[in-house]
Amino acid sequence: MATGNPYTLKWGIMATGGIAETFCKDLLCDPAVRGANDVRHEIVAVSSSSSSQRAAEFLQRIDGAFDAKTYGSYAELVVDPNVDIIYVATPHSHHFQNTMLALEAGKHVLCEKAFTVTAAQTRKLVETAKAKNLFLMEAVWTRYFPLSIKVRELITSGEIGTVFRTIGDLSINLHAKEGSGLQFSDSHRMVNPDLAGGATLDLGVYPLTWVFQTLYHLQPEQDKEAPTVIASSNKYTTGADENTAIICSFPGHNTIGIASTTIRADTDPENLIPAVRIQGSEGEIQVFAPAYRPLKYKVVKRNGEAQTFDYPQPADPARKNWGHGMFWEADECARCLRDGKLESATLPWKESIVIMETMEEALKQGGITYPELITTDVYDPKSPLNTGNQ
Ligand SMILES: NC(=O)C1=CN([C@@H]2O[C@H](COP(=O)(O)OP(=O)(O)OC[C@H]3O[C@@H](n4cnc5c(N)ncnc54)[C@H](OP(=O)(O)O)[C@@H]3O)[C@@H](O)[C@H]2O)C=CC1
Ligand SMILES: O=C1OC[C@@H](O)[C@H](O)[C@H]1O
Repeated sequence: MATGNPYTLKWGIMATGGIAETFCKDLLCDPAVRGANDVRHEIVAVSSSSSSQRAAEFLQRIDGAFDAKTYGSYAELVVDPNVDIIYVATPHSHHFQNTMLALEAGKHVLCEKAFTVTAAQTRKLVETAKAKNLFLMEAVWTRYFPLSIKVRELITSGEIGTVFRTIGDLSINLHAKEGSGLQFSDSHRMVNPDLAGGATLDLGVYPLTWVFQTLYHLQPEQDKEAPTVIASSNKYTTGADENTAIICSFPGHNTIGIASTTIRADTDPENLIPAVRIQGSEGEIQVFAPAYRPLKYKVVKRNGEAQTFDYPQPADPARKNWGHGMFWEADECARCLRDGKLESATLPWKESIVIMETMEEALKQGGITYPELITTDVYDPKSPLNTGNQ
């Protein structure tokens, strides 16, 4: 435990949608409730691409500080001198241009998943952060859960012997109550190609996170091996993928990862089936749904002995018992910045690039394409994705 004053990270929030609200409520929880005494967070500014009024309403909704700034454009947010780090919470389509906007203004960035639409875009973000000496992290919050950390430790310590395979699924039944469609309109970010919608970029990144954090992340640095990828998708009427399966093979390590996702059925309708299975010569670790917010795992040994472990979500009584689990990734950002690190060792830039390459390859094999405006890796501060016109 650290002594002295906690390091304070001052956040600027870009976009006022669903996940921005969840993340900000987590930022405002007392870190001591989750046992973090070395870092703390302040939300000093919020921006909406539509209006400053929307940003002000958001600030009220999250019960944020009355003196936080509210802006009606992303461009104003990124030049606020009081902001240390920008949280980018726009749709996938916007991540590249919005993150570049922030980096070019000299701000550190935590950007929501999926990091970008193409691997070239991720590479460009990383090059820019490196050149400008700025911190950059993809907001794959799952990796920072105590349960994820524990599972990685169990694998490393040989709890289930030699690991050969990881199978992960994140599927949510969004099938319409009537008809053959889905529960939302074609313009919704989940299925709208203009917003880089689709199961892979929205949900598939989580089973892939389990494949990567168990089969790739733990590979020794000198033997790091990107996977070969075989994938298949079914398309929704909009052209976005609704059902995708990805096989990642690491031949040099004799392991295979299988990641699947669909928005037509649930991973676990009965709350019985593990969402993730990490399988080794001496047993397996089962992680229960949802794959993005892991709170329970089971170790099943080869001889059939089994033990379940619960990791209940810390909740802050002073904030209406709020606690979602996104604060752990925020704490990681604070610690990296405090310690002068530009990237997180738990999700290094190189790994984000390989994951994006994997998703890009899967989408290619599935025949999924996205428009030029959102796939270009040429930064344009005046892109409609930065000005709120798209
Ligand atoms: N980590 C997690 O658990 C989750 C992560 N996500 C990720 O967060 C991101 C945002 O998702 P979510 O919050 O659910 O999405 P929402 O649609 O709820 O919010 C997106 C926000 O982005 C801004 N925006 C800017 N341009 C557009 C546009 N053309 N269309 C729609 N919104 C636009 C808007 O804010 P404004 O008007 O203020 O500019 C909008 O409110 C995605 O990358 C998603 O994958 C989503 C859910 C869970
Ligand atoms: O990141 C996410 O996790 C939860 C899902 O419901 C959501 O669609 C997705 O964006």
